[in-house]
Formats: sequence, structure tokens, C-alpha cells
Amino acid sequence: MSEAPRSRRSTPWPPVDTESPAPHPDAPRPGTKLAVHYDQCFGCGDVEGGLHMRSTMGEHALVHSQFAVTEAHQGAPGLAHGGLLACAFDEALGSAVGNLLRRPAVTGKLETDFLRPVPVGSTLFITAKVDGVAGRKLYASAEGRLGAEDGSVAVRARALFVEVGFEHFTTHGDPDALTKFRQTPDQINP
Ligand SMILES: CCCCCCCCCC(=O)SCCNC(=O)CCNC(=O)[C@H](O)C(C)(C)COP(=O)(O)OP(=O)(O)OC[C@H]1O[C@@H](n2cnc3c(N)ncnc32)[C@H](O)[C@@H]1OP(=O)(O)O
Repeated sequence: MSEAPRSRRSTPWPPVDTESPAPHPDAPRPGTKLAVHYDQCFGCGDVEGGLHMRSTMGEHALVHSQFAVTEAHQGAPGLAHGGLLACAFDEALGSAVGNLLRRPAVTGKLETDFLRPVPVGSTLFITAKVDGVAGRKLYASAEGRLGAEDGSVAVRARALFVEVGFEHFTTHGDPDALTKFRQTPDQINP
């Protein structure tokens, strides 16, 4: 298959004027393996049937994640489910926002382009970056390549994350959320 056309994307990105994303002074150094942000997270935690994603801080403020597609992730026989691929990108994009900016945020909008089928047994190499910041609005994008860092692009995604206070998690989720984040080795924002 030839390289997927960028023409599938017609709208500008980020969609509003933004400032360049300045990495937080405490952002992990390039080469750092990023720890699980919450041990019960479906994307990166030690959850049965979860995605078990692992991420590393790269050069040039890029975050590299890997998603190994197993039989538990199928939609059609032998192929990854698109919703789970979207989940993998939500995780990878969130990891880029959380680790680079160290600002607690949740996904407001997530857009995916599925360019090639992703087979069971393959590994998707996802590279994510923060594209811009406009107040509480944090824009990020990613692409996933099949089998290797320089493999064919199979999926692209972009997302708006919205910065929230920690009361977002304690009010809407678990009142002990802050403690639970702190029990994990590397949380969203200590
Ligand atoms: C190391 C860390 C690794 C972390 C990895 C985690 C990966 C997983 C991340 C997730 O999956 S988070 C879970 C899924 N997301 C949610 O549950 C969020 C649910 N939605 C909300 O809680 C609220 O809608 C939200 C906090 C996103 C926004 O509500 P707010 O009342 O705080 O803000 P508001 O609605 O005023 O929006 C703020 C700005 O964002 C804009 N906005 C919000 N949602 C939007 C949207 N969907 N599309 C476009 N713009 C949007 C909104 O227009 C506005 O723009 P302006 O400031 O210019 O007026």
C-alpha cells in the first residue's frame, strides 16, 4: 500500500490560535520510561484485558508509546477493533499532555483516522506530541505506525484536552482519587 494521503484532513489544526507548548521544567528527560499513571487505568494499568501500553519520553518533546494488539482486542477476525485503537490513542495523547505539560486534563474531543487495518499480533508504534495551548485547551496529535517506528502509518489521531482541577476526579469519580493517583509511581501531577 502507498503512503496514506494527508488529504483526509481538511480542517486546520489546532483549530484556534494557540501558544507553543512549553514543556514543564519537571517533564521527564528524553529516554525516560514513563510509569503507569494509575494502576487501574485500562490503557496503561495492570488490568486484565487492558491495553498494557508502555510509553517513553523521546527527543523533541515527542512521547513514544507501543500497543501490542492481541486476540482480546479484535473487532473483525484477526483485526483490531477501531474503538480500542481510539482508546490506545487517547492514552498516548493523554500521556503526552500529562507528562510534557504536567497539567491535569481530560479528553474533551478525540478524532481518529483509520488508514490501514491493524492485525492481531502486530505492534502499533505511536508517536504523540502537544501542538498548542490556548488557556485550558490543550491540543495534541499522534500517529501510529505498523510494526516499527518507521512502519506504515495506520492510524492518526488528534485531540482536545481540557485542563481541570483535581476536584474533577474527586467530585465526579472516586473521593479518594488523589490518594489513588499518589499510590501509583508516576501520577498526572503530584
Ligand atoms: C500522565 C497522564 C496520562 C493520562 C492518560 C489518560 C488518557 C485517558 C484520558 C481520558 O480518557 S479522560 C476521560 C474522558 N473524558 C471525560 O470524561 C471528560 C468529560 N467532559 C467534561 O468533564 C467536561 O465537558 C470538560 C471538563 C471537558 C469541559 O467542561 P468545563 O465545564 O470544565 O469547560 P467548558 O465546557 O467551558 O470548556 C472549556 C473550553 O473547552 C472547549 N471544549 C470543551 N469540550 C469541547 C469539545 N468537545 N469540542 C470543542 N471544544 C470543547 C469549550 O468550548 C471551552 O472553550 P472556550 O474556553 O474557548 O469557551
